[in-house]
Formats: sequence, C-alpha cells, structure tokens
Amino acid sequence: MPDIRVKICGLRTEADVQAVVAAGAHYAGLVFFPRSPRHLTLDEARIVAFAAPPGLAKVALVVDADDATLDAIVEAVPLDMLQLHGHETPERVAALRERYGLPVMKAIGVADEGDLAGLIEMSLAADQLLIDAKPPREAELPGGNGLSFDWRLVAQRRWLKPWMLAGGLTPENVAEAIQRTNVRQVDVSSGVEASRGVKDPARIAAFVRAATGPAVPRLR
Ligand SMILES: O=C(O)c1ccccc1N[C@@H]1O[C@H](COP(=O)(O)O)[C@@H](O)[C@H]1O
Repeated sequence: MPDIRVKICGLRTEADVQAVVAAGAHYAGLVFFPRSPRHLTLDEARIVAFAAPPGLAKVALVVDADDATLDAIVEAVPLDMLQLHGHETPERVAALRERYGLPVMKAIGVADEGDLAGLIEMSLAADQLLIDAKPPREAELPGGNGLSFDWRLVAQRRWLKPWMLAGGLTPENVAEAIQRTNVRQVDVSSGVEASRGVKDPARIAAFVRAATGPAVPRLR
C-alpha cells in the first residue's frame, strides 16, 4: 500500500480533533465560510487548533476571502496551510503565499476535461492542488457537498505540485478512488459525518483505515 496522506475537513470541536488524531490522519481542515454548517468563529477555531498535536497540519479553508478576513484568521489561529476554495487567481495565490508565509493549497472544481486547463498555471503558483468536484449551479456551497466527479479525468495524472483528491469520498469508496487515480492524498468532509456538519469518529477511523490500509495509527 503506498504512503497515503489524509485530510479530514470541517472539524468543529476538540473531540473531532481527538478522533482525527486517533485515526492517524495528517491534515485537519478548519472552515471559515459563514454559509457552511462547518463554519468556525475565530474563538471556536482557536480552541480546535490548540487541541491539535504537532504533526497534525492545521489547514484554514477560505472562499475568496479578502486580506482583512485572512489577517484576522492568521493572527488568531495557529495554522500550517491555507486552502483557497473560491475563484482565486494564480496571482492571488502567489500574493497570499508571500503575505502570510504559509503554504497554499488551491482547490479546482472539475466536471469535465476543460476544467483541467488551468491546472498547469495554478501549479506554478500554489504549493499543492486540491482537485474537487465542480459544484452544480444549484449547490449552496462551493465545496463540501458530498458530490464526486468522474475520476477517470484525473487518473494517473501528474502536475508540477502534489495534489489531493476531494469530492464525495467516503470510507466505502476511497480505496477505489486511490486505486483508480493513483493519488497520494485524499480529503473528505461530508463522507465522515453523522449528519450535516457533525463529524462521526467511527466514520473518520474507517475512512483513514480504508485510505491508508490497516497500519498502526501514526499519532496518539
Ligand atoms: O466543507 C465545507 O463546508 C466547504 C465549504 C466551502 C468550500 C469547501 C468546503 N469543503 C471542501 O469541499 C471538499 C469536498 O467535500 P466533501 O467531502 O465532498 O463534503 C473538501 O475539500 C472540503 O475541504
């Protein structure tokens, strides 16, 4: 089994962090997007972030956030990475890397081959790419909808930077997604929830197990 890294997104409580650590995941996603059921205030995010042990990378997810919003997040919350999940351009990605000195992962929504066109340029600007399902017009959120896309579009593909697969992954389908695409990193939110916005420790553990194989968890 290749070395697979797992991001669990949309953590809201210290108990969520404990579940992620016990499962052996590598990244913890904190959502700063008021329309999301996983949105955190700065105070809530601080509590969640300070519960994370060294070795669990804390990723702030934002959507077309302005500098003032990002300044407040970065000032209040200890972070290891920014995840940009809106319409940020390569220039904006580069500017934010420079401004905050944090690695930036840029999300790209994919529904068909044409959506892959901008990936080369984006991979020059970002530290990592996150390839997610493109949200349908009627979707409430730009991500975190539990929808997947045709994995054949990205199967066996390589870009200049590491990439992560997202969109509708679950404990039941993640092993197949890895096998079909040859991706080395996976991200999940809806697929490890008991109800919308509420994480389920058993599904988190099952997801990490299915993605990484039955190895002993890395963190305790
Ligand atoms: O999780 C959210 O609420 C969210 C809100 C706005 C943008 C992105 C969001 N989540 C990200 O979406 C993908 C896929 O999530 P899912 O597993 O299909 O629910 C993932 O990268 C989340 O980080």
